[in-house]
Amino acid sequence: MSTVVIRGARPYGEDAVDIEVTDGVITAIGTGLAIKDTAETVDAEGLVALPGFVDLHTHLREPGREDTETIETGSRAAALGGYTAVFAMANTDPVADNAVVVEHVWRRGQEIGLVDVHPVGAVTVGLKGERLAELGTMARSVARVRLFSDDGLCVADPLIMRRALEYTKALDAVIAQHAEEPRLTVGAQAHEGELAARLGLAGWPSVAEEAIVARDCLLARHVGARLHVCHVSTEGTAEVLRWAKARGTRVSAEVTPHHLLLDDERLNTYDPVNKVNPPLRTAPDAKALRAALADGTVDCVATDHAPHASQDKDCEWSAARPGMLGLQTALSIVVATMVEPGLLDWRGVARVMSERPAEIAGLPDQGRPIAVGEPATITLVDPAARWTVRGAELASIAANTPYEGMVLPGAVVATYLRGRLTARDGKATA
Ligand SMILES: NC(=O)N[C@@H](CC(=O)O)C(=O)O
Ligand SMILES: [Zn+2]
Ligand SMILES: [Zn+2]
Repeated sequence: MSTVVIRGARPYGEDAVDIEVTDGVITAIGTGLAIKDTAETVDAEGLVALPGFVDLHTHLREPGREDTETIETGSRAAALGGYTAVFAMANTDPVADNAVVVEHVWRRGQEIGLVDVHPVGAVTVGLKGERLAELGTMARSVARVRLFSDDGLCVADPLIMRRALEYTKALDAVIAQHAEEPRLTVGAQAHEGELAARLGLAGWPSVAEEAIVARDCLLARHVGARLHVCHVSTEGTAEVLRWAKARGTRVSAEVTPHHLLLDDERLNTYDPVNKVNPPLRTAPDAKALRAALADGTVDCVATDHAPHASQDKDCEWSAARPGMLGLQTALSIVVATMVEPGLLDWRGVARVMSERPAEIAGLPDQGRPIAVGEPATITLVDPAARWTVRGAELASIAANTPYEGMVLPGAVVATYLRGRLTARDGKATA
């Protein structure tokens, strides 16, 4: 038996307690716990204890682009960001559209052991949007896939989407849709608006997202299936979600940290680090997304961590790939956009970073309360810390962070996965 006592932590930002952990499970919580001489103690005075974070949307580039991220480097970035489970998107090379690839990703994640890496299965073969992948085989594999997505691309054909919803309903799984009507975004480079027009960049209109979200909400309700909307980026999408939820549609949604904080003013720099899909929208969109996250219209935060090689980012805007790093900065951006302005308290942070994503993905041992008998899957946060983002110092191989040089509030001090320390003071433990 190994016992660790985390001393003086504040669960959900509330009163300080000692948390005793034995063999991966929380065995006692209280003030002035009697400490066995065999126990190791960890000083957590002033730190907020939250359930480990769950990211429904991560791009690890293995297999295929191990020059930008591997399951190992991405696991380190995740642990350092306070995450204890991540969902690795299927747009790898080869695509995760079969049991062999998803089992590889799952096994490799378990071997590294820093974070539970759950592979997302592709909806269609090769992400081509034409034929359904073998969803059932992936669901029954060792990886037990329950989240399917063609992310990077939209399942645009309504008949394919309907069939996919029917299958996932039977499998008790969920489709995560990258909502982008491709006919409305041909050649798109930036949010369709004043700035893109002035800069001569082809526009990606909000309606291309909103039209697919509305269609999919209607389809999901018709089928009685669940739908998850990836990276919600517009005020109009929040309105559609509010309407769909009010009429009982089984829909959930995520917002990225960058869509909460950044807006298309960033285009003025012409720096492709700001190129992302969906694009950075307007400041009023970002404000509406913060309100939608606060009131639960948008369920959770997901990073859409998207590492890219420098040659794919340090080039002209139109040639650059879309995507930005997110795992190690997510908590701080949520603190800056939601906690500091008073839109969420720490209970709310636990809800949007851990509890809701765990529920959406159906993970039974993540997003659990900090309580006796529960797994010791815990993230300790220093709410008073300030740190400067340096892409080169992040654990990812790629360095494409839009927050370079920014001083951000709040820092992850330690992460525990089932009682095992996976990150401490900026160092992952493997
Ligand atoms: N978000 C991005 O801009 N890029 C993602 C794909 C995606 O999430 O659509 C990627 O894989 O790089
Ligand atoms: Zn996407
Ligand atoms: Zn993505």
